[in-house]
Amino acid sequence: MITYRADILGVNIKNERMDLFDNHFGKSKNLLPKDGTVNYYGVIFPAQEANRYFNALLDSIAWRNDEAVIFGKKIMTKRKVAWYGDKPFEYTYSNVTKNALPWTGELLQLKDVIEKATGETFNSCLLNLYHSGEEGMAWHSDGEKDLKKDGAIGSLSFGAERKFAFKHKETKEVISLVLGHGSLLVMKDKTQTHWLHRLPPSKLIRRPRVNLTFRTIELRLVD
Ligand SMILES: O=C(O)CCC(=O)C(=O)O
Ligand SMILES: [Fe+2]
Repeated sequence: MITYRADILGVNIKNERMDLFDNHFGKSKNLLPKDGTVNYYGVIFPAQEANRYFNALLDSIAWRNDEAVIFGKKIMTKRKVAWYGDKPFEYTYSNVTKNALPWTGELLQLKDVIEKATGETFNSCLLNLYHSGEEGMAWHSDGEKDLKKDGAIGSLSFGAERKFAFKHKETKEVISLVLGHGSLLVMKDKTQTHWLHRLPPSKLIRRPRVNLTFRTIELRLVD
């Protein structure tokens, strides 16, 4: 069991209750200059609620080290992952096929919040647990063939604040931002076709972070 707690995260407790369903959740204008759409909604949960979700996710998600096959060699990542969905979808990435687990209560609540915030729908969620800033994710795009083409991906972050960056595949232009505790970022339209994204490692960050990317998988059921 993982025993990190939000109260050791040093996150500031804000008292104001954000009015989540007014004001479009404070959706930003498009952060990308062209070839895709990325909206940062900022922190959408009051800190105490974000802390509660962070702790609940650490405890209740079936975290596992990720397997990947790189140059035919099986490796295990330090980062932990989990995969949930409406149905036991099969999902392949890094050459390894996984099956989605049934939604937990917290995941369904979070899915509902971001569906209302964005006006999109999602049927699955990939979760990542980075134990510290030493763990990150290299440049990639989420263009797996099982994903709905140009579908929205809703990314919720809890725990340590981390930098996140986009790089245009041709011009190499880089756009970066910081993803806050309890924040929502949405990538959609042609973003995955034209831009890479990454979570850079940082030796300065000692605290864990949980990221949830809500996605739409085109149906492929396991028998
Ligand atoms: O941790 C993040 O913010 C991003 C994770 C990501 O890009 C992915 O799971 O595809
Ligand atoms: Fe990604």
